[in-house]
Amino acid sequence: MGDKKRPLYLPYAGPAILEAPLINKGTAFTEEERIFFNLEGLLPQVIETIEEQASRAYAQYSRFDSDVNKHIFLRNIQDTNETLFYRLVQNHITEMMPIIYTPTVGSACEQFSKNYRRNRGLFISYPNRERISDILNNSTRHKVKVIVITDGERILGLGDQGIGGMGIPIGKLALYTSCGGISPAHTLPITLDVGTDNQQLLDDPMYMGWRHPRIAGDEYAEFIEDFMSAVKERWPEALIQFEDFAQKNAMPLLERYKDKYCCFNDDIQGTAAVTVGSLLAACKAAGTKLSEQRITFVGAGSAGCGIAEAIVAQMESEGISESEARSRVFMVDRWGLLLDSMPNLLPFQQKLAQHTGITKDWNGAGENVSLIDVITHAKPTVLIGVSGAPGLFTEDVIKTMHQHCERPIVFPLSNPTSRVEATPQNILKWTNGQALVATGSPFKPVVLGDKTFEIAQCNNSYIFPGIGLGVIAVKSKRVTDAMLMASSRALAECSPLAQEGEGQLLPSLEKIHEVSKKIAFAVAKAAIEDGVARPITDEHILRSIEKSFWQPEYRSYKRTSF
Ligand SMILES: NC(=O)c1ccc[n+]([C@@H]2O[C@H](COP(=O)([O-])OP(=O)(O)OC[C@H]3O[C@@H](n4cnc5c(N)ncnc54)[C@H](O)[C@@H]3O)[C@@H](O)[C@H]2O)c1
Ligand SMILES: O=C(O)C[C@H](O)C(=O)O
Ligand SMILES: [Mg+2]
Repeated sequence: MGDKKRPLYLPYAGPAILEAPLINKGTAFTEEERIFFNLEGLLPQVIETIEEQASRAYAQYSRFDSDVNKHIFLRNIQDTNETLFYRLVQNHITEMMPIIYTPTVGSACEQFSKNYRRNRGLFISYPNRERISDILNNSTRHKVKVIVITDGERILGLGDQGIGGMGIPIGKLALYTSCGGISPAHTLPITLDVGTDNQQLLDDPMYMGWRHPRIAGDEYAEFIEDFMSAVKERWPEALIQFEDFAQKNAMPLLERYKDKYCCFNDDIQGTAAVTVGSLLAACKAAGTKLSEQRITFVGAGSAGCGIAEAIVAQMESEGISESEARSRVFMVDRWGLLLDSMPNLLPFQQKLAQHTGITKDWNGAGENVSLIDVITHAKPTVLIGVSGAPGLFTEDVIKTMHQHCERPIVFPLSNPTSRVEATPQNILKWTNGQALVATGSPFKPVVLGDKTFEIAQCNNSYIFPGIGLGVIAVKSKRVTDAMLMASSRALAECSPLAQEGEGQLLPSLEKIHEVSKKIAFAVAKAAIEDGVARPITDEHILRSIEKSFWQPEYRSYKRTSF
């Protein structure tokens, strides 16, 4: 919403102002504004500050006893007064992030139709495919700079949620604003409704999406293509974030569009960036290098393979060869360790498959090499879970890993909480407090004996707000690999553990604005170096970041002449 000192000129008056969430100030409208905008009598007499409003809202919030009800309450404030919503979240970021985002957003997606209240963002359904441009023109936002889209097919580890997936773009964009300072006026959540294969939803009379099996193949590809070109025409500079697409579509869409549009896939690239950043910080604290680690993944999907490729790139940048880097990465999926002799591997999995020969000396390992075989023989120092399948890091797996590695790094990254591969409590118990643990969903600190372990949340939410801010600051035309790598390194530099040798692996959420600005600066510089943004000085980048950084403060309004 631009320079907050300047008044905003509104071309309309009356109750419509109270219905516009980007404009509404509720009881904070001044006496003068109430007179000019015909609001007298529509509000109680009192004139409040945003802080007074926020403390009332917080008291109301605190009276809800379930997280989903808290989520619904906050979403309602967001839909009626966005400035107040963001002030409230800013005042209580650590407490409220798990409510507006992971893990509660998972339940919000599952119950989306049941709890639906008001419109937000855009639903673009396959039956309306001829009118995509018209639909974009119906958006209540006109200067869109960041779009998050999903088709709802792989919502966290919860599978196909149909249009219920809309909770995810809404939640991600709430973080773009509260963590990355992108004005809510510049954000747009979009759900592409291509049907659902979730029978429960199809059978549910409350379900609000297109009651049809998912379209696929050429029809799906053409629909996405039409959508992408319509967006390009409407908002040529907007950053598009692909979110929670199923494995079969995520990588192909990224490959198709990454060199043509300003876009990225958060599950592949954002997750890779936050994980590499966290590993770099962990290695720095331990006085080692990432290229010295042996890494095992459970889940060779979008996130797993995305992280693995980013690790390979980082290892190469540390001076080892690509083949040496790849030999250090072991991908385990449903059918065991990925081996180059396996038929039916997807192209992005083939690149990460190990040579079948390596297992010939692995006594006891059968044709399908299990996770425990890999742990026993490959002796990883890092174990990453991105399977969406709970409980895969068993006591046996963790204890066997610990036999070969004094300080194992264990990241069960699957979301939401119900999908975690092992709880931090168990991992720390099974390793006598020696493991370094980070999770995808937030966990409370673990107390073991007289020691308390804070659990870092290794979630792409540390990365994408800063990427968006950096892209916007220099009007980058693309999101390149170098920009993503820069974001990882910038995050690692913010790690208290890496910097001070103690404390948390990742900075606390209270510092998220500072972190996002540092990431944005690194991303913007990399964009310029890669030739996808016009060259400007470092000072200019910093100024542009500060200028773009929106704060939840009310502006004064003046009336344009009618
Ligand atoms: N922390 C984060 O920031 C973050 C980011 C992205 C994804 N994730 C989480 O990671 C999970 C996976 O996401 P994705 O996009 O990679 O999904 P995906 O569907 O592309 O990949 C999941 C993979 O796990 C495999 N898998 C399932 N059950 C398994 C089992 N029992 N043993 C071994 N492999 C198994 C599947 O076959 C698939 O290849 C989800 O739970 C998601 O919430 C977390
Ligand atoms: O949404 C999250 O919390 C992270 C990630 O994008 C996921 O899909 O799990
Ligand atoms: Mg996601």
